[in-house]
Amino acid sequence: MMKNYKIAVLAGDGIGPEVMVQALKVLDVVSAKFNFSMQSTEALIGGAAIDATGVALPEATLDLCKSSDAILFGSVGGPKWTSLPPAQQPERASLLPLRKTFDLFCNLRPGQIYPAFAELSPLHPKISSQGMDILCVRELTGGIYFGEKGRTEDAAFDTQKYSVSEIERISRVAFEAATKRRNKVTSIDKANVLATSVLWREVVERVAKDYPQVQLEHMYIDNAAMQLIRAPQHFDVLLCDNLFGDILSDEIAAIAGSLGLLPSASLNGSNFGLYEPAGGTAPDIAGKGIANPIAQILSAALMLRYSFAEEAAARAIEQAVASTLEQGIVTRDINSASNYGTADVGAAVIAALNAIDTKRAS
Ligand SMILES: NC(=O)C1=CN([C@@H]2O[C@H](COP(=O)(O)OP(=O)(O)OC[C@H]3O[C@@H](n4cnc5c(N)ncnc54)[C@H](O)[C@@H]3O)[C@@H](O)[C@H]2O)C=CC1
Ligand SMILES: CC(C)CC(=O)C(=O)O
Ligand SMILES: [Mg+2]
Repeated sequence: MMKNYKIAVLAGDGIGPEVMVQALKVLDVVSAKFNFSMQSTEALIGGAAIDATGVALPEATLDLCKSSDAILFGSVGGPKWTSLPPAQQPERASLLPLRKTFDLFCNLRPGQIYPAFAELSPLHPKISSQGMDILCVRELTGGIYFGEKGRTEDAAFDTQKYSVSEIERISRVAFEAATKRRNKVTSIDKANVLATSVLWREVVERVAKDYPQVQLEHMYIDNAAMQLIRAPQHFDVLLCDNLFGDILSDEIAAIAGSLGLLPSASLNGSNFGLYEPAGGTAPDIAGKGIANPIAQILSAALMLRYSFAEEAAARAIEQAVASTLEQGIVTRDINSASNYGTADVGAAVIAALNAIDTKRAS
């Protein structure tokens, strides 16, 4: 019997709906090609949900997510909602609760330099010879984003707290991933000043003992931000807390060429997951039809890989994306002289997908 996967589609705000359209078209094509079906249901989230219902994460949306096999997420937030009280703003009131509700503690952000356009990396020509292939493993449900916050008239605070079990489980993901890659983990912290980082280091060291084949190094966040630009090829798996992973993953995306290229998978150890571009709603380009849909399309590929074990279909999408980039069909974030828009890139990915020989791809 043909497999059928139920996905909750939460496009959100800004460029979210624009890039989501392209990802859904790609999923349509790939599912027909690889003989599975997708039942995708759209629901309101973020600012769009606030406008329509008054809340950023309506019950109906949460119910849909709970009855789905995976969530394909766009992005949320934007200038229209920044005057709301902070706790009601789209990012804090929809995305963070979703991550917490489903215990999506593990965020994977794979950053690669596509050989065909290494010259578009700001690090070219150095990067073209050395390349970059980094898996950022970011803790996603703890740390300063979820700690107690407070505000008085003339002061404010956020707290960062990490438990041993929170650090341990994300560390295991990083070490396991390293064993399937180049056997190296760089753990990012600020253990010279932060108590949480001291604990982070201790726990990571302990977990490392179970993976003797993996080389572990610790690096302070400030140095890591610098080393990433200086020598991205130095890194294999980057193990980060929530805040540091958020920051460094944007940097990895920029080194690869654009934030519009970087997908992510948010996982909880089961087959369920939430898949979203690493970037946000890009209000500066929203509504213009020029957003890069690749991060959303590659997030859909990660969904096929991690939630549905449709590895051949995931790889076919990745191959189609690489071929599109090789043909120079890119949006303006990658090549400022480009006349290609969101829909052109989506169509090129689909054309490349259609050209793939399914028998050889699977
Ligand atoms: N997961 C989510 O829903 C996220 C939401 N946000 C929200 O998005 C809004 C804007 O935040 P910013 O700090 O401006 O970050 P952003 O990631 O939306 O944009 C940063 C820069 O990258 C560019 N960019 C991002 N994605 C792109 C794409 N697919 N194609 C072409 N260019 C792209 C933008 O045009 C902008 O110049 C805020 O409300 C923020 O809170 C930010 C990050 C993640
Ligand atoms: C709401 C933010 C934490 C989203 C973000 O910037 C991210 O996950 O990269
Ligand atoms: Mg971010």
